[in-house]
Amino acid sequence: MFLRLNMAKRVLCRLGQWCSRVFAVECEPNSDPVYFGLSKNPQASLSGEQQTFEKIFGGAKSYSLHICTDDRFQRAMRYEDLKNNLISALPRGSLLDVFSFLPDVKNSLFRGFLIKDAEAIPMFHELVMGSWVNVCTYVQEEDGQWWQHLWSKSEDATEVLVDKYCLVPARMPQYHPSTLNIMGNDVFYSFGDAHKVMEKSVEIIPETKELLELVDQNLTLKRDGQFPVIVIEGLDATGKTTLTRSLTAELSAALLGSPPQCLSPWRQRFDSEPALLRRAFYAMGNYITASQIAVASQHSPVVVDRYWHSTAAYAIATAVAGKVSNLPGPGSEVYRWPSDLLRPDLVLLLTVSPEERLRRLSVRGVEKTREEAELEANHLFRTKVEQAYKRVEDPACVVVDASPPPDQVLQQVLLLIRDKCHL
Ligand SMILES: Nc1ncnc2c1ncn2[C@@H]1O[C@H](COP(=O)(O)OP(=O)(O)OP(=O)(O)O)[C@@H](O)[C@H]1O
Ligand SMILES: Nc1ccn([C@@H]2O[C@H](COP(=O)(O)O)[C@@H](O)[C@H]2O)c(=O)n1
Repeated sequence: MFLRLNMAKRVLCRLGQWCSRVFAVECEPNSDPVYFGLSKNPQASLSGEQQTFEKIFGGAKSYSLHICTDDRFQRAMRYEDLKNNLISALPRGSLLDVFSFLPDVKNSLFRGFLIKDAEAIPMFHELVMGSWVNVCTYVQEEDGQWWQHLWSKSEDATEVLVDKYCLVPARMPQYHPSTLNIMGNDVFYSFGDAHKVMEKSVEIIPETKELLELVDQNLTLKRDGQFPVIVIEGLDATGKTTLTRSLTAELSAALLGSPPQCLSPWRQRFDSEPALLRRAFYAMGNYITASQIAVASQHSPVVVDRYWHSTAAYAIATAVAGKVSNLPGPGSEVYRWPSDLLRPDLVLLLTVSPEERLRRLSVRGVEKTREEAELEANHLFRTKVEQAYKRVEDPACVVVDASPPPDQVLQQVLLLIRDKCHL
């Protein structure tokens, strides 16, 4: 028995600070999560607090699974795997997002799931035996208090209860927990960091090797060109393609885009990978486009269809759970421009009403990426993307009302360009 617990305790030490962690259960996308902390001893609590726990953990058994590894690559891969397994095995509505974190401590977030009202969960034994997920069950004792039971692996490879903690209410932190890991997991602020993730991804996508060779052979990060560089941004179907084409003709400019054409063979593959890889792919795309801009802007003005604003805005909006107000506020470091990425002279954000965007989407009717399909269905997500666009800094974007007919939008944009870029 001593040996069994000893091993389990070692597991606990490796997790460190478990007891100082705060947990956030996302019950509804449009309301604040329920926060709770852990205590070794029962604490006097208000009946309302116990009722909240009852609402979340009551019914049949509840389980929580938390991916606990500091390795961002492992964390991303394991999380996606677990999510896909749980979604395919459990009834709809029984799975909630749970965040475990150290309040306001960057990179302390472990994402996980709460499985409500289930007698048993798929893979319980395998999950407990693994070293990368913390499996907890929730139990109400006779005095009415709710406890978290933490399970681990014993010497003889059976599940053992290693510790139990009383649930106590916790204060809402200043920053929503889903914002804590954005930098370096969802958004990359240097070529080197995105490159590191791409190098790791060769292990699971061998074709990435060719992509890296292409990048390593062709990249110039210095901008020598004197001609202006104008980026056109916006949600899908806001009119970027239409405008960039007419603008290019009007200014006798070069037309580029991010991700660049040369990444097309890999795009679909990366779109179906976990966020860490997908975002590193688009970040890499910006550096290749930057290299193309550096060359093209020596000869003519350059118009760019999507660039860094898109990469950052979609990544931040996807990473941040729940309400629009959960986004990091204006001025947050998550919106800063990577210091080694070529800066354009002007970034224009095309906006149209949701109704007009849907009308344009239906007229066009082409194949959608998963993220675009989500955008269409999800007003909350769309609002978060647009807000994140507007918060990216240095250069910030200039908002353009793109609802008038194409030639009027073009004239409006030409005026802006003449004013800001002296063309
Ligand atoms: N100013 C406009 N008024 C009315 N319709 C427009 C306007 N601009 C573009 N459209 C139409 O809206 C649809 C979407 O336009 P477009 O392809 O230019 O958008 P986009 O922003 O490039 O989309 P995506 O990012 O998904 O490629 C097209 O059918 C286009 O003809
Ligand atoms: N610079 C970019 C460009 C695009 N993305 C991602 O691609 C999707 C939209 O691109 P479309 O070509 O279909 O308009 C969207 O999901 C973005 O996440 C990006 O990240 N960075």
